[in-house]
Amino acid sequence: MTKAGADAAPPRSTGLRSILGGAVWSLCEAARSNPRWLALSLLASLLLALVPAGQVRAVAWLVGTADDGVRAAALPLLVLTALVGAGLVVGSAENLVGQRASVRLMHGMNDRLARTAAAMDARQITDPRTHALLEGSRESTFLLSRGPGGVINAVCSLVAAVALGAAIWPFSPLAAGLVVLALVPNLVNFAWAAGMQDARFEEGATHGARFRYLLDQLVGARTATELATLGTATKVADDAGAAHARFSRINDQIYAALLRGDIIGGAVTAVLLGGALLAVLAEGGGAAGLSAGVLGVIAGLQSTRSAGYALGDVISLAPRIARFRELEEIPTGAPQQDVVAEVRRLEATSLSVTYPGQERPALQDATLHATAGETIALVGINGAGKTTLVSALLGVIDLDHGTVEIDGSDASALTAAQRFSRFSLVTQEFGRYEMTVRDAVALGSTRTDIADEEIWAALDAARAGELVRRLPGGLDTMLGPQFDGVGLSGGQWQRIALARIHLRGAGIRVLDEPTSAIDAEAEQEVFAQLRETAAGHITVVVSHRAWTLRGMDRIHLLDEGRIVESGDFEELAAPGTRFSEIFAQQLS
Ligand SMILES: Nc1ncnc2c1ncn2[C@@H]1O[C@H](COP(=O)(O)OP(=O)(O)OP(=O)(O)O)[C@@H](O)[C@H]1O
Repeated sequence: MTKAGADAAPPRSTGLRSILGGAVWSLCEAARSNPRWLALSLLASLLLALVPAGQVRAVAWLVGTADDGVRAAALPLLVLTALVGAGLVVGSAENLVGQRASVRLMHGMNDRLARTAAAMDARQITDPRTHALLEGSRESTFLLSRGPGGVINAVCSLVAAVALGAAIWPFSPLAAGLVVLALVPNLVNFAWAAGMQDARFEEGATHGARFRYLLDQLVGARTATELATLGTATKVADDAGAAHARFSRINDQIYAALLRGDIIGGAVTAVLLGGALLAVLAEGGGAAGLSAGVLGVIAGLQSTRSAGYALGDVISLAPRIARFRELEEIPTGAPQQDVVAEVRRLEATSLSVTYPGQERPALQDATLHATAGETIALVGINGAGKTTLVSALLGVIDLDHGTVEIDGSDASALTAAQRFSRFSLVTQEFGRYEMTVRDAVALGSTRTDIADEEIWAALDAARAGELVRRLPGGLDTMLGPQFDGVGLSGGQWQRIALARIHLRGAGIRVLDEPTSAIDAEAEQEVFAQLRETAAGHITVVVSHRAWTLRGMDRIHLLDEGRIVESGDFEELAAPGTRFSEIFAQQLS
């Protein structure tokens, strides 16, 4: 049975239909992934399920022949030995087949998960609900891959219990009935346990996730170094300890409840099986009936417990299966379009955005325009609304009202892929892809036939060419520490990200703080290069540095979500403007 709070994300209890639906889905997935192994596993499990009943019959046969000498006992002895041996061999084979099938199924599910995520557009992937589904499914594939095994176990344990009942029936119909009846407390107990764990899961998972997050901060290279320098890592360790204590407390409560359930279920089962033993004694019909009956009742105990466990597994998997299926059913956007290199005009009119749960809009009536060859800047203090305006231009957040037009057409009429194909974007949280330099830069373009010359040109444009030429493997050099690659500074990573947008070459370039980690000299070079290549593009830059704004065609100053001043650098830097007030230090 799934351990309480052992993985993240909140599955919820579901009805019988969803449990049966989940079980059928599991089997269909296994059949799709590897039909031969599923058939083998099913066959082996069914054989195993029939072995205890066979043993009961063989024991009765053996004991029945005991008075007739060794010769008469030879055949039943042989059959019994064969059954025990077959049980061991088939049991071990079934285990291996099951494990192999489950690894393969997990691989298939992980692959589908990766492809589902890859097929989503930026708007879908930033949706919190979709994101939670992706995270939860990523953590569930291991458990989901064990689903078919759980369903087969549940069915075969039921078969084993019923077969045992049938094997005992000739000696004692009452004992047979009681063995089958013993399924009831076990099934009820484990079904209840699965539901109870489900109900408490969310609470426990939240504390577990908090613990893992804090632990990540303590061991992750960047945060661990910062905390060690600050000497405050123990504060985070204390918080992690407290989160884990809360997680453990909930787990303790769950286990205490499970124990109570097990004791009650076990006691009822013991009474029923005790009754079955008595019935065997009373109705058993001689030594053969007695020994076979006793063996059958004891084996029945094992089978009814296994059936309960396996059913609990099937029940607790149902919500995770539902979540995985929900994710796969989300319609993904049209395939990625080829990048559109020519955009003549971008026009935003009266854009307003209010984030969910907020009363004040983060952006109010923002209007701007730019034509090909122009570079415009968005500036303002932290939280002024610059990134929100960028997101509104890209179409990744909902607008309260307003329109974005690209080349005179309403951008909201484009599919997400069509819209993104007109943009190159470097965000504040650009990716540090631990790949070869070639692959990390090539991510900028959807094309697959990118020549090395194009990669070098992009690297040179981002002022990263020299850096890469000095690396031992050139474009083949692995980046980042995780896979024995070279370590890069923050600014060097940022230049690789800039190389991606140079390679992409889309009509509208959006750079949100593109040089925040780059030194002043290199920053001048990066901006010089942006100006050199500005002719064919519309460039929108978010910046905090006054002097980078000098060459801009227009600067829009945002304050509390509104564009409060617009103009070129000289106009805005004139005394008395809000711009000169904000940038007073940098302008002096
Ligand atoms: N996802 C979000 N949910 C709710 N509020 C948000 C969200 N993102 C931003 N905000 C709020 O919207 C406002 C504008 O944020 P935005 O990120 O656009 O500012 P910014 O000018 O880009 O700031 P910075 O210079 O710090 O990057 C802020 O008050 C911020 O708290």
